[in-house]
Amino acid sequence: MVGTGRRDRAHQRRSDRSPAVSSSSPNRTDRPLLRMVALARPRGTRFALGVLLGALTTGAGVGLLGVSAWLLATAATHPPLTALSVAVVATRALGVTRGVSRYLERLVTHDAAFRTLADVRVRVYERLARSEPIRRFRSGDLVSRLVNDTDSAQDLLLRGLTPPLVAVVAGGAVVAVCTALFAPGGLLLAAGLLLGGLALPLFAAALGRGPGRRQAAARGELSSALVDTLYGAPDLVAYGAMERAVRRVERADAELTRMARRDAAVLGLGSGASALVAGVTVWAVLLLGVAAVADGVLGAIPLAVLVLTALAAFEIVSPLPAVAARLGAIRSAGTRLFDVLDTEPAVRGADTERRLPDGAAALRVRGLRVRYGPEEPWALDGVDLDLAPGRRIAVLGPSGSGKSTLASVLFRFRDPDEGTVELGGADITDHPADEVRRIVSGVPQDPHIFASTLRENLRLARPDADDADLWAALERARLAEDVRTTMPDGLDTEVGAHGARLSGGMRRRLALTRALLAHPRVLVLDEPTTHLDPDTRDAVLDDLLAASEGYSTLLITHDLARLEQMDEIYVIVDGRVVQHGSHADLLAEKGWYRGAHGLPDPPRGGLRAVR
Ligand SMILES: Nc1ncnc2c1ncn2[C@@H]1O[C@H](COP(=O)(O)OP(=O)(O)OP(=O)(O)O)[C@@H](O)[C@H]1O
Repeated sequence: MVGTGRRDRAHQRRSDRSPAVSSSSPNRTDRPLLRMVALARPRGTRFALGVLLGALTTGAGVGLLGVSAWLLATAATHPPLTALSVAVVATRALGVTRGVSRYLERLVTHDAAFRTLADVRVRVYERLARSEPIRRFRSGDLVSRLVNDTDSAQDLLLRGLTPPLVAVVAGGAVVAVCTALFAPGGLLLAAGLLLGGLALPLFAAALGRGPGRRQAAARGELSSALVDTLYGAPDLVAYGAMERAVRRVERADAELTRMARRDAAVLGLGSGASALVAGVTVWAVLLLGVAAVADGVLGAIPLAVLVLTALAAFEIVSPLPAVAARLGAIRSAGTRLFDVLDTEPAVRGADTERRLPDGAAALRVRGLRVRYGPEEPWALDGVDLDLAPGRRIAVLGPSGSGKSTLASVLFRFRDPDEGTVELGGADITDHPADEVRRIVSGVPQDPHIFASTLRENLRLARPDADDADLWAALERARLAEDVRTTMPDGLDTEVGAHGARLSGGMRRRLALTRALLAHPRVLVLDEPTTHLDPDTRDAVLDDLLAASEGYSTLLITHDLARLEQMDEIYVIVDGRVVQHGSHADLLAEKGWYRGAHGLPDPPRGGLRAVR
């Protein structure tokens, strides 16, 4: 037994390595938009360049209209051609500049946004891979978070970040030029731009906030309902519940459509109001300018330049109300995204490449305590367990006793909250999860069979395995004969979604073949015979045990079959080891094991005394 001091030190070491991000960091989740923008920080230079190029594009567009206005108005007075040559060249230059800079701006900002998006997707995926608590999300909803909500970051970075900054830079410059031409006109334009570029977007954002907030969740609901209905179709049909499930999908779809309609209405209102503000402002500038021309304060040519420049200036702010109307939806998508990213990983990051010691690996578990949340009861409460190289042990217990939790820890899907798990004397939490899984592998409770060929399903465990390796492993798992007799395409046989074309026993043997191909040193068989009929169960179990000959094997089971073949048995009840010994020892003593075999308590003095 390891002393408390050592356990505490191990726990302390792990706490030191705990990730900084936690689900309970309210100030971070409160500001999803800012946090989404912060995701783009590594590409900050590219985005800044994008803003400059965007400002250059809009500036060139506005300049083009202004210079064209000057050119047309001046040409009407029939000046010598040389007086127009600079303006003609400027028009061409501005036209070319606008096209080239628009192209470069799109290239730079899209490149930066897509790279950022790729980073975010990898981070979300890594968090999913490392987080067992992620199971609190439903699978369809998770897909929606990974795809749609991550895409919202792109929306924000491309449409919500660059255009407002461009509007500030280019809008400011245009107002300065117009004010220099005719101050009252310039100020009027500034007021119009503020109305169209600030007040209207704020109004659109307020209108879009409510529906937007619910949109991402509604998309997640639709996705979950669809996935549930598709995966559960056979059961839904069998229980006559398909119609209800389809109605749930229809309801989710109708809700999303209603929100999309409302979204479109807000967008339409925004762009209509934007066009109205632009029209009224340009008319007002024109009327003010005409009066000024009549008063002799302003020339006719500057008036033409002023009015067309004002008209062009609204192109800068016209996309902003639509972006603002989307902010609510983007914010809620961001909240959902950070919900995933902030989930405390069940496995701490492996900051080393350290390999576990080579050679036979003894498994040593001391004082292992695990729970699924600070308020949850302990799923494992001080488990001690030893598996010497080449031995076979069984962990036996009733449903809910913590057996699968133990398997999760051994596969490094979860880390211990307290206590240590050592492989060959090395604490597994000091090593990357992949490295641990190189040593510990096996048959999980519900092995996933991919909708692919038998060969591809097997090579998942060892991509470089050739057909001879695959057949050898199939022989060892006693699946080769079945493949030869029932699968005419042999290793090229398509096994169907979730291995639908295989029997339950074949699926377990396939999972075992996969595990054997990985050449683990510790083989964990987690309830390998659940859902099998008794005959198949016994046959599969015999084959599994025969195939595991020579491996350090840990059989996790609630079943009493074949336990006499195990070297030792640990009985776990409510997360604690209540009995430990060989089959014969445990049958001889009073306790859970005898009861499970339907035997009465042994006579006073114990069976051993009698034997
Ligand atoms: N993801 C989870 N979140 C919260 N509690 C969990 C989770 N998984 C398991 N538990 C709880 O932990 C305890 C141990 O569960 P575990 O699945 O390890 O038991 P088990 O012995 O493998 O049961 P079974 O044989 O039914 O699979 C149970 O009380 C269970 O409710």
